[in-house]
Amino acid sequence: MDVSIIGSGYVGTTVAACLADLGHDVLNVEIDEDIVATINAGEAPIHESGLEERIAEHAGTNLRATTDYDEIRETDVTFLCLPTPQTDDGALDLAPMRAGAESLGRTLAEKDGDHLVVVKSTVLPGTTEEVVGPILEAESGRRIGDGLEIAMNPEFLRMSTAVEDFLEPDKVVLGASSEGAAGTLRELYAPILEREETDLVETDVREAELIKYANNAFLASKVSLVNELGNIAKEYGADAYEVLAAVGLDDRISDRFMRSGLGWGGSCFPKDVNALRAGAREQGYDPDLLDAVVSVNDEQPRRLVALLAEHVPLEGARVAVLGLSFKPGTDDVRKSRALDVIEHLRERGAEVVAYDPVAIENVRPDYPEIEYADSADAALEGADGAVVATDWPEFDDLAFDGMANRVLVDGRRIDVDRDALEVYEGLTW
Ligand SMILES: NC(=O)c1ccc[n+]([C@@H]2O[C@H](COP(=O)([O-])OP(=O)(O)OC[C@H]3O[C@@H](n4cnc5c(N)ncnc54)[C@H](O)[C@@H]3O)[C@@H](O)[C@H]2O)c1
Ligand SMILES: O=c1ccn([C@@H]2O[C@H](COP(=O)(O)OP(=O)(O)O[C@H]3O[C@H](CO)[C@@H](O)[C@H](O)[C@H]3O)[C@@H](O)[C@H]2O)c(=O)[nH]1
Repeated sequence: MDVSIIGSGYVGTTVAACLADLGHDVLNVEIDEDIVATINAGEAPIHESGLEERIAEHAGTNLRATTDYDEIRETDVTFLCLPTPQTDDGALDLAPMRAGAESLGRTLAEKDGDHLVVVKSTVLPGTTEEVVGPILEAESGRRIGDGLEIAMNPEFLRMSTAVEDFLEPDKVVLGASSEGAAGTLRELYAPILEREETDLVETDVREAELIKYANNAFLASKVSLVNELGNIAKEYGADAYEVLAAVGLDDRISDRFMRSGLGWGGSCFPKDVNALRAGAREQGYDPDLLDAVVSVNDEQPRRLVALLAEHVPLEGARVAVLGLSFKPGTDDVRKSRALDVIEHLRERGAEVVAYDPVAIENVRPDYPEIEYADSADAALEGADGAVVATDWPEFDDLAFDGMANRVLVDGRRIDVDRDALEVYEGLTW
């Protein structure tokens, strides 16, 4: 099938490379010329395991990038993989989606054949049919249902395992406006749907939109719940990891997303939970539970710093922050809990020396005044205390000999040699 993909960030690039791998002819349409040049040179614009080799294999044959929307007319299906950021007050910002839909609509005005437009971005219920659809109709002069079809197909990939998640998903959710649109998507995804492990969910468009938010809200809530239980466990002097490991044996609960500690960050959970809260309020419903999910998450970095302060007077202290990315395996620092830890440490007068194996350059521009070390050992050298903010595997081998005080507060339950420390405190154990 001839497929075009608008937006070539984490999702658009991964989807493009994977669809090319499934044998489709794929065109990436992207406004950033550097990204276009990178893909056409056979390289990956983002770091994801398995992506570089797929782009290298398909670029120049069945994968190509362009800044020119007109080339979309040569394709049958277009995926919108545009950003859906949050506004300053946490609501969903649809400006990039509107702009992309307008450009696409103008392009489709000059296409005669059938075309299917698929929203893959995370959008609130109603956006596909009440915002994107009308823009497409207005700009193209065409009618949905008359050769122009629209569908919503949310994406569940995680950063750092994006390729594997796309090609081997638990589920594919298709919300289509017509049986024809659903059929085209089933055909496009055929090799993935043939896997026994992939469940196919076919729904109306607004259910598909909400499934994505419900999925992320559920996972974020699960982590906040394990964090609250962990905080309670700590008060009782109990080990939350032992407790939650036992709880996770109940298959109604499952043992996944049970790691308590510093909380959730990243480019998705914070903005999606906030968009759902803002959307719910707009609909007249107060999402009290989701409000609490966010406030538990906001408190964890403060709790970590308070715990350190019980052992190290923070005013003027040199504190090593180990890990900056929002989770291991990525250099993404968007809404990373590590940044909140840095803020709280600095508010309390500490001098921060930070280390991360890959994410330092993404933090430095916003935090030019803190010190950066080029290894964990260097960060710990002379430190009065240290905190673990990201569970990078290399931190399991930390050595503490160089520290002025061997005090470590661990926000992620890494596997360190606790006997080598004077003080080891876990955030929830
Ligand atoms: N990152 C994830 O792990 C993930 C997973 C699932 C779903 N999502 C959702 O997918 C969507 C895209 O997320 P992302 O992380 O890929 O975003 P991103 O910011 O990494 O990429 C978006 C890309 O779109 C390009 N772009 C912006 N306006 C454009 C336009 N008018 N025409 C062409 N290109 C344009 C940008 O230059 C950028 O490269 C969001 O709704 C997000 O919530 C993200
Ligand atoms: O037991 C756990 C599991 C996760 N986290 C934290 O939760 C955050 C999110 O982790 P993860 O879900 O692995 O990262 P993302 O790449 O942001 O993926 C989420 O967000 C994507 C964008 O919407 C979705 O597609 C994915 O399904 C969804 O898992 C990170 O800060 C983790 O440190 C914990 O604290 N404890």
